[in-house]
Amino acid sequence: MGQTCVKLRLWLAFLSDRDSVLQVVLVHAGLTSLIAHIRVGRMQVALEAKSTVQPAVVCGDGVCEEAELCSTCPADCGECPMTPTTKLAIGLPLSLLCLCVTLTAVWLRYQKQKLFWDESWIIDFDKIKQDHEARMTMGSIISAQVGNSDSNTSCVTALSCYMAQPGSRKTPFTFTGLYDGRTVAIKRIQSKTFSLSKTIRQEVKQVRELDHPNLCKFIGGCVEVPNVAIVTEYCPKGSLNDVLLNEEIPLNWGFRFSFATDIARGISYLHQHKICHGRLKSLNCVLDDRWVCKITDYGLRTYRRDEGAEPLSNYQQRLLEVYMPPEFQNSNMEPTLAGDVYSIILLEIATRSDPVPAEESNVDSAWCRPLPELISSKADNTCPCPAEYVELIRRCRSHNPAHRPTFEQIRKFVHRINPIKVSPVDMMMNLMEKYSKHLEVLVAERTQDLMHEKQKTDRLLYSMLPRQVADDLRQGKPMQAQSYVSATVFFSDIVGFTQLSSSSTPYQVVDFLNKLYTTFDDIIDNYDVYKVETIGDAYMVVSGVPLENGILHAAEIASMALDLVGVCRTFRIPHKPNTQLQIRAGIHSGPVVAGVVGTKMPRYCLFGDTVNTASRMESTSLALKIQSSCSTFYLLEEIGGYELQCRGTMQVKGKGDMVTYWLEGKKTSLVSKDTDATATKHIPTETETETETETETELYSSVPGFLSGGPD
Ligand SMILES: Nc1nc2c(ncn2[C@@H]2O[C@H](COP(=O)(O)OP(=O)(O)OP(=O)(O)O)[C@@H](O)[C@H]2O)c(=O)[nH]1
Ligand SMILES: [Mg+2]
Repeated sequence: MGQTCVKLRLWLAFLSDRDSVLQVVLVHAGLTSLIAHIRVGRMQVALEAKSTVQPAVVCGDGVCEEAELCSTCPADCGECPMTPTTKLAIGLPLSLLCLCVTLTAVWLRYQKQKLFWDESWIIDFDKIKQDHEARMTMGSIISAQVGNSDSNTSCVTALSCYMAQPGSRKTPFTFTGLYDGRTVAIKRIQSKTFSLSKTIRQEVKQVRELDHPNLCKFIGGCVEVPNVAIVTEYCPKGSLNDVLLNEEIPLNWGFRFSFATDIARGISYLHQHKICHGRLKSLNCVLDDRWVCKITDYGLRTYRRDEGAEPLSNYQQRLLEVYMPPEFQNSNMEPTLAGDVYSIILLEIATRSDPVPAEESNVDSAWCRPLPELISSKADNTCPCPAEYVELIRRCRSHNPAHRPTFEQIRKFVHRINPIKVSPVDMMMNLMEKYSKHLEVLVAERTQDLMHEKQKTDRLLYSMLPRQVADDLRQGKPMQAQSYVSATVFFSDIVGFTQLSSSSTPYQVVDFLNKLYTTFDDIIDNYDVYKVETIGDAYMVVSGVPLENGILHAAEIASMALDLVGVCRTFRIPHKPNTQLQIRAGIHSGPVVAGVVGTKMPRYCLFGDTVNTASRMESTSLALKIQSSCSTFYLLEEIGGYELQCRGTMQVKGKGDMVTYWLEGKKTSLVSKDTDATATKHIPTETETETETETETELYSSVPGFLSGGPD
């Protein structure tokens, strides 16, 4: 067993403590003799004890001792084998996870395959209906009419049998139709045979997987000859080419940068999906109703192979050449990422000019035109960063494809140089806000003008008709003749007017009458009267019509008549300053009927015997005298304050004998109205006011009595 005898000589120099414990560390394992050799003086004793020494248990020494277990010392004895439960607990979820991953992968693969074989995109051509509305909203039509008179404008309609004119300058517009409740663009493919090959399925699958705001969505396709077509999302604002060439559409640089960014985004997305457009041009960039630029006619190269297409027109051929990258000019290469030449669209955006140069210049010269000139030539507002913009075009147009930037770089560059980082919708909103504010100001100004004009016409109207009558007429209310129980009518006439007119020129007469009646008009403004009309030299005024005023009309007319006659004494005939103007006046009170007669030049007229009698009072009056009828006399007596003298009985034509009175003036005891022609509106004196308020109702009640029993 390999036992080892170890002698340990322990020298106990001093043993004083009985309970001392001596610890001995034995480094050898196995049977060991432990000899205690004790010497006290000359006495020596040796004690031997045999013991089996077990080695110390140390975890991590690389030996799995007996005392060690996999659970207590996995370092020496290794990991414990897993229990079945643990194995199950770990294994089950793991296997489930694996299963899921596998299933997902299988499902995805299945989906991909399903998408490949899926034919839900196939559209029955007959299910596409004609769309009349698109025709109205088509940007292309507008631009074509404005931009190119020789372009074909009769073509945008769904499924119409339109064919492009072979010699037309521009490409035909897209066909549109109504499918699934929305307007779609239909690209017809003139193919005599069509088979749904694997390549086409692959192409369709590829475009169906694309989804980007700057790509026109693929909706479906018609696969039955002769109606083979590709149906895509329709953008109503027309192509970028249409918009850029339409000078009626103002495009600030904010919009232009936004177009450039949209195109870069769309193509960049295509390139990420390993799709080269191959026919990138402004005609294949269309604008939706929010002015977002979208790329159309991408992918589906085999699908859109047009075997039966008409030969290209000269313009179309030149257009093709213009957009062709230099490395493609002399070879028939497959489209490449670098070949999606973008620069020409940037140029078009900057210059808003047709990409195809005029007939006389060749394509190459168009490509090589000095850029700064292009930028400043036709742009309706200047580019905010021309140098950077030109640099971008120059890099895009690099003849070496490797030197051209990627579309992602172009997008970032445009974004960086664009000082107006606002979306087209926001730009539109800002513009509209500006517009509406401008309109508001304009409307306010126009309203002000309108108000002024209205005031003018109102003034004119009110000077021709009583305000109430004019308002009623304006509102279209039928004008009914109205009767008034009591009113006073005044007539005046110029004595010797016929003779005066014969010795004056018509201009002098007009001038004289104008001056006289302007003076009269100023005076009557001070009274509650209404001027009915002037007939030649006659002047007719009424009070109590159209606004009734009890019996005060008699006083109003009397005071006014005194004023008018008074002013005549001082009035100077302009062309005969030494001739004394003399008027005859007559007044009469009684019932009248008032109304508007006629629809053309409507006039407010008074009817009734009162008018005739008043006229007779004037015609039988004397120069600078006011003859009053008996009825007015009674009213004036009732009102008081006027001096009247009986003239006597007069033979009045058609009326018989009438007692008449001269209205001499106002009683001096009463402070009455200011007789000054320039005086302002009549303000009743205290006495008058009192008289009015006290007696108005009483006096008014007496009117019917005088009307029936009057001397007239
Ligand atoms: N308004 C509007 N016009 C469109 C739309 N899609 C195409 N167009 C226009 O329709 C016209 C004819 O389009 P296409 O038949 O694709 O002809 P193209 O774009 O000149 O030529 P390729 O696409 O290269 O074959 C072009 O002027 C396009 O700008 C659309 O969604 N909306
Ligand atoms: Mg196109």
